[in-house]
This record gives sequence, C-alpha cells and structure tokens, in this order.
Amino acid sequence: MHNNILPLGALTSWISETESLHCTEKITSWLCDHNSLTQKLELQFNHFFVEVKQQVYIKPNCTLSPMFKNEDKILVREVFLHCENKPVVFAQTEIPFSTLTEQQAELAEIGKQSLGKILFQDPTMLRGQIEVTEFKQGSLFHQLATDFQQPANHSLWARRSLFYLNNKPLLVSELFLPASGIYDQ
Ligand SMILES: C=C(O[C@@H]1C=C(C(=O)O)C=C[C@H]1O)C(=O)O
Repeated sequence: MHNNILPLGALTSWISETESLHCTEKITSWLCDHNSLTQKLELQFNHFFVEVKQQVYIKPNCTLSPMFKNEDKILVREVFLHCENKPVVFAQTEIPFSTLTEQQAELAEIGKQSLGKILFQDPTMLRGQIEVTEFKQGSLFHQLATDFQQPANHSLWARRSLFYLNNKPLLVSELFLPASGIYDQ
C-alpha cells in the first residue's frame, strides 16, 4: 500500500444520505449532519485534539483517490480525532494540487489544527451531498478499531463529502470508531 494509506474510498460502495440507511437513528444523525464534526465533538466531549497520522503527496489512481484520478498529484491527509484520550474518528482528506492554490495553499500546512475549523470559517465554503458506507465485521477498519482497544462486534460506518473553497474541491472521508459513542444504544 502506498505509504500505507488506507484506501477508504475504494474499499467500499457509497450510498447517498437520501437513501434509507440500515442503521439506528443515532448513527444516521451523526452520519448525515452537515455541520462541523469538530464542533460537534468539542460540544459532546472534553479534550478534543487532532493527531496527524500522515500527510503525503501521491499520484492518484483508481484505488487511491478515484474521485481525483485525472489530477496530476493530490495531498492525502490522514488524522485521528481524539476525545477524552481516545481516537473517535479516522479522517482522510484528499486535496488535489489544483485546489492547493491562492489562499487554499495553506491547507497543506495546517498541522494539528482541525481542518474543519478552517473549512467552516471560510465564507466561500460549500459542502456537497454526504455519502455513507457500512463496513461489516471483519473489515480493515475493524482491525484498526481492535488495534485501538475498541473491538467492534457490529458494523462500522463512514461518510464522505466534497467541500469546495473558492469552487475548488477537496474530499473528506470520516470513519466513526466505537469510542465515538455513535454505536451505543
Ligand atoms: C471537516 C471537518 O474537519 C475534521 C478534521 C479533519 C482534519 O483535521 O484533517 C478532517 C476531517 C474532519 O473530521 C469537520 O470538523 O467537520
């Protein structure tokens, strides 16, 4: 795997938030919330912080970043969002080089700042439709959860959506880990 990037986008099929989702109302309310996830987690938990797992430039292909496969290069940013000293979300953001221009060049340098803080403060920000996907037990992400001492005997859910800053796209995908609490009845 290139730089052991987790190919979140290509590993699954995505359905529109407008479809009927076979999950609880609680899970749906988190998956389909168009507001900032950072803000929502900060309101719900203490000690929110962003751990940058890696930030690499890659040439997209049909496995990695299929949505931007015609771009020369993209920046892939992988982070874990932590609350109360536990990782609660694995997030992967794909930013085409053609988006990293003008004021948006700064997106490559945000470090441990939450991307959401920047996106939702930008007056030009538009968010596209949310798509969701279900990872059934035994997935790569169940192993990730187990590695974080969060074994799951149920599906794990993820969402993705395109954001636009000055009409330039970037794709944000987020997988909710068990410690997020969204799977608790
Ligand atoms: C898009 C948001 O930003 C969050 C923070 C991210 C980061 O810092 O890389 C990535 C995805 C999101 O979970 C948000 O808060 O809604």
